[in-house]
Amino acid sequence: MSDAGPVAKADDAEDAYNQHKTRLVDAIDSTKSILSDIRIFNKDDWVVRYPQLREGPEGSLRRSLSFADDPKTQTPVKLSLTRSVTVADVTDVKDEPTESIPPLSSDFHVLRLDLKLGSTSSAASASSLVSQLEKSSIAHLLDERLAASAAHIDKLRLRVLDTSSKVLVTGDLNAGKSTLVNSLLRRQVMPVDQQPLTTAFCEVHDASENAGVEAVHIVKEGVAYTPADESTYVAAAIADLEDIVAEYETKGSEHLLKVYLAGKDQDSLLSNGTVNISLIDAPGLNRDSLKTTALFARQEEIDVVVFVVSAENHFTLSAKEFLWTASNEKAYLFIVVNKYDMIRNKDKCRRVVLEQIKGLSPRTWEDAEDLVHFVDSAAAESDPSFEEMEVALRTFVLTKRSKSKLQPVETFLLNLLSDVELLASANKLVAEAELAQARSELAVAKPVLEKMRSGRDKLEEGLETVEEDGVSAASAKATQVLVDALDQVGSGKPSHGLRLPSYPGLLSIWDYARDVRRALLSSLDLAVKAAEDEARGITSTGVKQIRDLGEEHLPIGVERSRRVFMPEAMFSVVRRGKGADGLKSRRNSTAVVAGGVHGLGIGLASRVDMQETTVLDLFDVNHQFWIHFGDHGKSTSDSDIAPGALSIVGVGVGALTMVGGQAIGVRGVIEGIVRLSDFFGNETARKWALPVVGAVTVGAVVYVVLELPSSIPRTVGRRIKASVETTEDGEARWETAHAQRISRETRKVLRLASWDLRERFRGALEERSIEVRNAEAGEKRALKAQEWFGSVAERIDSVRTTAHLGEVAI
Ligand SMILES: Nc1nc2c(ncn2[C@@H]2O[C@H](COP(=O)(O)OP(=O)(O)OP(=O)(O)O)[C@@H](O)[C@H]2O)c(=O)[nH]1
Repeated sequence: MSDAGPVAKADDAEDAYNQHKTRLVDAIDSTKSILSDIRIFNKDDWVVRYPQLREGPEGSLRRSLSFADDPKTQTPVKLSLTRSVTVADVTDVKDEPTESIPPLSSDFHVLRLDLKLGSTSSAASASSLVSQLEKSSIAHLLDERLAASAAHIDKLRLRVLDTSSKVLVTGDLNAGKSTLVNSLLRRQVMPVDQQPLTTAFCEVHDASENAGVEAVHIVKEGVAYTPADESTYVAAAIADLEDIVAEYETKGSEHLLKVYLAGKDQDSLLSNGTVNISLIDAPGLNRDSLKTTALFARQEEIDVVVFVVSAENHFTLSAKEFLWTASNEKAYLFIVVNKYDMIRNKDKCRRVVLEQIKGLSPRTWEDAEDLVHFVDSAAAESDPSFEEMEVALRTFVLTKRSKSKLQPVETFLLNLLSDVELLASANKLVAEAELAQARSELAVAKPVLEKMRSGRDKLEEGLETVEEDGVSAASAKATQVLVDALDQVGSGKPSHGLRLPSYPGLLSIWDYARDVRRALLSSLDLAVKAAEDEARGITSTGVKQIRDLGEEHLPIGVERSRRVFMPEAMFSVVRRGKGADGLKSRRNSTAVVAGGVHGLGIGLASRVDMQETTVLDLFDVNHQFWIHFGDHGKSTSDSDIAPGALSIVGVGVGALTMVGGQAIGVRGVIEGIVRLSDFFGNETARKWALPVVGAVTVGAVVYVVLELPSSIPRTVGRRIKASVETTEDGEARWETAHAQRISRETRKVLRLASWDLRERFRGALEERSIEVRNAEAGEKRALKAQEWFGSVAERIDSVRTTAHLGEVAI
């Protein structure tokens, strides 16, 4: 083996170690940032679900995926080797080699949640408890686990960056351990040539760990040692080390001495920044020290045990026992066969020693070239084997550290990353499902909402039209019906199928006039009823039109109005009953009275003021008066009567005509009177005319009396018409007032129906808007989560590739 060989090997090992370390630190940092991002995402954007995997068909990577908060819903998934899950395709069956299937029991390594809360007497009760956990509480547990993992990662980072390494040097009594340590340190520190009873462990550190001060600290028993705390040790000078060690030789009990040396790393391969090796010079092995040293060697922080054996003595019984135990526990033995210079038959010695090692520690023997060295520690500077040994020791320490320190970190990271990948890919599946759900909801809800929005104005317009049309139709119809009826009554004929009473003769003329009045008034009341009925019909049509508008504009699934329009309830006076159920009693106590609202619930026929029969009902003085001084333009028929039609005899005819209510021209009457006065002004005429006038008067009276049965209805009718047309207190005309009332009532009903529809429409619109808004928010959230978890998978992948995790084995 050449000089350059082991040195180059050590350099390679150091490079590899450093690279491995750097990659791990980078991977640790990236992993930590992924963890902290997941925690933030879990808190702010998405309740991270905790997946659980169950076995799929045998020999397949297929698994069934469920979530801790919903264990019943199972989705078949495919598990990749890095344990990311994807939805399983029905077609891919048994597509993977069986041996590459990740162990199912470890669906999570690091992030596994102990969800068996409460009483866990049986597996069934435990799983039922799990299913009761809320999504958010599981997410909370997961967050705690992520936080714990992040904290653990911090510790690992420190461990990876930690350069300090401990090498325990032990061996037989007087084998030259102290000489070896001194040679490695390039300084005579450890006392050599002591009585072979040294019982102190001397741990050599760099003075920088003791604020740059060279010193010996005698660590007090049973206390946790810290160089900064003087109460945990007794300090002494390096020069006194020999005396101190000698003192413990006599006392015969084990002690730990910390030795701080300045400039330790200047020339030494042992301390160069990558690893700073602290050598521990242990007491020589004998029956007493064997146990203590074996115990010491087992400590976690001991990276390598260097076993020193004297070439002259080979292995003692204690040495064999130690080596046997140590090699069974950890394969980290480095054997230095010392005092090789004293041996004459070197080959034989080498053969014998190696043979012994083979029996004691086969693994060390297999790697003997690197792990077993024959040296002369007393003349280290001139012995090339010593340098080789030194380099080999350093390489071994690095390899050991890589295995003992870096590899576990790498394994942890790999496990953690695969856990996170499982978590991310499962949550991505959830996000995809939610996205699809939100989109299918939107596909239904959005068009409905848009249709409602665009139809809103049309609906409004439709409702207004129905209301206005209905009201004006009702008003026009009412006016028409009432005016017709009034005209008929005005001409003395009752309308709406009513008949005049039969004439009882002159003696009961008064009663006759009263009955006629009643009949005519009642017929007007019936006309009002008829107008109301017309309005009911018109309103019913309007209500139906509104319902049709509702059918057209309200989306499916929205409850239609449950109001039932009762036409008979229109124009009714509402009196509240006494019952507790207001609605019911109201309906029961509704009384329908024609013209109710207008006449305080009393029709014309029942109004006392209207019923009064006066002498004027018999002889219509008012009417005559009205004829003379009334509205000249009132009747177009006035002018139709030619004055010529009234002859001389027309005097009486004129009077009769007045009573008879036939169309009489105003001019004709005036002309008749003028002629009559002319006539009486003539002397000759006066002589013969008076008897004639007397006869005519008698005739006229007889005529009037005979005409009474037909003239009374006309008179009464005219009077009624006149009285309802003009009212004393300046109220609106009868037919106008009724038409107004009827249209008001129509409007009330139609308005209520449209209000109801509008409210329903508004409510439905709002509901759909919220639905769409929620679905859109869900879509956005799911889309973000889907992308985000996808990016996590990419990040994990890049951490793995960049750090060559799982690929490098030193
Ligand atoms: N010739 C020769 N002598 C050595 C060698 N190594 C050590 N010695 C001598 O062996 C004697 C014992 O050396 P130490 O270093 O004290 O041995 P030790 O193992 O520390 O002794 P204990 O701690 O008391 O068990 C000393 O006189 C050394 O000079 C070597 O490689 N060659």
